[in-house]
Amino acid sequence: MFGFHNLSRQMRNVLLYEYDKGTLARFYGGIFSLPILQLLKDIPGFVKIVEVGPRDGLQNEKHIVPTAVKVQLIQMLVSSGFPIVEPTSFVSPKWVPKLADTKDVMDAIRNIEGARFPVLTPNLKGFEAAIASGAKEVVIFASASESFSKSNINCSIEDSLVCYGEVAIAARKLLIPVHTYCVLCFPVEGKISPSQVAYVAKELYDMVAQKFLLCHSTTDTLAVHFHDTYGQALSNILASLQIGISTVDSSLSGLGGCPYAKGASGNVATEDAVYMLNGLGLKTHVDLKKFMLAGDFICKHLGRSSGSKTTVALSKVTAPASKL
Ligand SMILES: CC(C)(COP(=O)([O-])OP(=O)([O-])OC[C@H]1O[C@@H](n2cnc3c(N)ncnc32)[C@H](O)[C@@H]1OP(=O)([O-])[O-])[C@@H](O)C(=O)NCCC(=O)NCCSC(=O)C[C@@](C)(O)CC(=O)[O-]
Repeated sequence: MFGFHNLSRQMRNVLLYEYDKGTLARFYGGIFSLPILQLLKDIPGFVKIVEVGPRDGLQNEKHIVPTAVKVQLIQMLVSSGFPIVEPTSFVSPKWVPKLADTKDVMDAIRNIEGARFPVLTPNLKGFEAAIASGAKEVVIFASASESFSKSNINCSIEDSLVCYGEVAIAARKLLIPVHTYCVLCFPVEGKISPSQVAYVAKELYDMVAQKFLLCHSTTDTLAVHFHDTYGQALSNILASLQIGISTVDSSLSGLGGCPYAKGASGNVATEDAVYMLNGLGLKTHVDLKKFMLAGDFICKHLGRSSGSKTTVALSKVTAPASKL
């Protein structure tokens, strides 16, 4: 916990990832008895939600979703008010076949306005393909876990940092903003030391912030991305808000997981995150009622039920939209 807390102060533009070990929630468990005003006093008034469902969600669902459905989903998400949607990844189609239609998705969303569409690029090849497809910002994704790095991108942490360094340099030449994910832990490897996380996060920070000052304004926020494997994701989000983090990743209907982290469940359901944030009186600009139609739409296509408790609960009540 202290490692995470310190990181949030030092590394403002590194996205930290945790496979739901519940550390933050446990730490803050003792704080819930404090008066509610004290709990909320540092929480920012506006929370930016990054909807990762079309990428992180669909990469790990059972069925391959047709491109047209993905594009309609992305359009529905943008119309619901999300400022940032991760549409896809420029990774090997052999490794992630569910996203093999990357180029077609990018072509089809080119004219959708109102949101930013960062795409994942694991190497220079992916970066170049992303730029050729019209991507305006990219995401690199390193890991603090050696075994996750090998399973996910088939190389060691050190090699991945070299590879991402090349992407960062290429991006700087084109003034393309680079966001970074730093995966904190991996179920099969267990706890990763805070110093190891700090090392990888600092390397990434140096790569995209200090050597990349022109685009600094778009990467100056620490964000969190929680899976809900142990049911701790909302607690972790609340605890993150409490230390001033105001950007949260989530996936509609709790879709997805990571193809290379066996046992990791889907991301926290966006509907549940929005419901909690609304309840706290925080603004997100997301129209929950409209957005729930997107969840319904994609779940029908996937032939699965929603992983959002909010969706399940609200489907049983008939509260007016203004009360959601
Ligand atoms: C990184 C590689 C490509 C290395 O894969 P590799 O097999 O080591 O690469 P290689 O250089 O030996 O190339 C093998 C083949 O892939 C091709 N290739 C090489 N690079 C690319 C590329 N960019 N795009 C398309 N094709 C590519 C390359 O051209 C070649 O094609 P072939 O000659 O066999 O026909 C592979 O391991 C890979 O694609 N991994 C997928 C990683 C991934 O997408 N994981 C899921 C996302 S991470 C995640 O979900 C976690 C996160 C971020 O959400 C945080 C969280 O949830 O906690």
